[in-house]
Amino acid sequence: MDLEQFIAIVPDYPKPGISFKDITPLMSNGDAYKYATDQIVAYAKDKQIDIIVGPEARGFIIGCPVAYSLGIGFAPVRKDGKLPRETAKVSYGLEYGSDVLTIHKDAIQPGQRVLITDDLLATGGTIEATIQLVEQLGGVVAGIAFLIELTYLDGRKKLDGYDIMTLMNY
Ligand SMILES: O=P(O)(O)OC[C@H]1O[C@H](OP(=O)(O)OP(=O)(O)O)[C@H](O)[C@@H]1O
Ligand SMILES: Nc1ncnc2[nH]cnc12
Repeated sequence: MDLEQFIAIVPDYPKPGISFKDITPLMSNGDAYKYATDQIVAYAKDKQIDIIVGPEARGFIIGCPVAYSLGIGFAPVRKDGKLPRETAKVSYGLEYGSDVLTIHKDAIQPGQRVLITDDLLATGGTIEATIQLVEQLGGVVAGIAFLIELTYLDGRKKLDGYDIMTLMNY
């Protein structure tokens, strides 16, 4: 399936110069959302994944149906102040800002194999921070899956040595 037809490209959002890739048309088409989910499930199948981890908010949209399909759990990474119990924290930079990401300290057991999911790889700051959180808790990052990679931002440089899959490249 050609998934790119379900990505709306919005120039100069949320700031001048940013070409925003809107995944909501893909999510609202049942066949496209299922196809994208199934591609990530197939990638994960032979990796003995114990748990999926995804950053707020679009990482949840990608990761939760994959976790359901694999019959495993999902642990949310959230912006600071959103998780109610003890958290690990990392600060990170974005294509259009900076923030702090957190995860509950008991979300991952040492040695668990983790698949990280998100909608889009831009500068790589979000996923670099998510990797740091998983590894702080003793998790093993066995794979990272994105719908979209913005190759012109070279985010992969920050993720050297990790196993990465992407469904669309811009
Ligand atoms: O590779 P990076 O430069 O880190 O950028 C990619 C991240 O930016 C977006 O999330 P955003 O922080 O805008 O949050 P949202 O999903 O809640 O909209 C996107 O969903 C990725 O998580
Ligand atoms: N260009 C972009 N489009 C959509 N989400 C993003 N997150 C960071 N950069 C983005």
